[in-house]
Amino acid sequence: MAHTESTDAVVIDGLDVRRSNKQVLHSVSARVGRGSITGLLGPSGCGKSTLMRSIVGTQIVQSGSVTVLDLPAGSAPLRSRVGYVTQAPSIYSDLTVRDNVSYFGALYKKSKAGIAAAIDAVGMTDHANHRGDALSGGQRTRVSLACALVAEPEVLVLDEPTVGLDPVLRVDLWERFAALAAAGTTLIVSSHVMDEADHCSALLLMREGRLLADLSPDELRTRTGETSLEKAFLALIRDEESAA
Ligand SMILES: Nc1ncnc2c1ncn2[C@@H]1O[C@H](COP(=O)(O)OP(=O)(O)OP(=O)(O)O)[C@@H](O)[C@H]1O
Repeated sequence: MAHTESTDAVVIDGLDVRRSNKQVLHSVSARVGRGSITGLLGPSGCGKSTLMRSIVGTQIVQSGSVTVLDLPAGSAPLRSRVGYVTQAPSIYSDLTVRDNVSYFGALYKKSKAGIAAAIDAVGMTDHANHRGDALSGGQRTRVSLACALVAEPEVLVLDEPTVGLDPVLRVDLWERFAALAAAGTTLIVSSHVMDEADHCSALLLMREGRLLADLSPDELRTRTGETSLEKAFLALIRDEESAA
């Protein structure tokens, strides 16, 4: 029988996670479509990073399953196919932008052109010869992203990539995410700022370790009758509380 790829890049089924004896994720189930930009949204501490860690395979899970590109999350063949950028930009301060990206490019046998393309994709070509310690916080974030992009991952998991960026840079980064998705990359992007939700084709809304809803921004507006996504999210929480 011919093997057919599923249309979902990520399938999460009944995921329970405990951290230091605290139940952090409660039976989370969700699907992320290939080539989508899925926003993982919810208040600070609701479990977004823990869910992302479960998707990239760095989180010990208590029960349930996470499948990425039809393989168990964290399995060896996924290493070059899944990129992960954590909240804290992790680049070498004593290396230039180009050397930082080249270091990761070498792991995946990427050419000079591939390295230049990753630097260009985050708008850092003019700074390619600058050392890490001469960059602003936002620039370091973008170089971290270039280090993940250089592997040309099929799934890119980004933990609050726009935190601390000015509005112009935020818009610029979202445009770059849209271009990546248009080229077929699946992006999972966390944020606790609801006004970023409109850049996403799908939303996973979380609260206190539970998935409240899995819908598009327009579906969220229709379901709650609110035009502002911030208000819509609050209305959803109120509905949940009154139903409980
Ligand atoms: N290393 C850890 N040990 C124990 N508990 C942790 C650890 N890291 C996080 N937690 C707890 O797990 C819960 C979820 O944290 P997580 O970092 O996943 O949330 P988040 O939604 O990503 O938050 P933020 O938006 O602030 O980054 C929180 O209650 C937090 O206190």
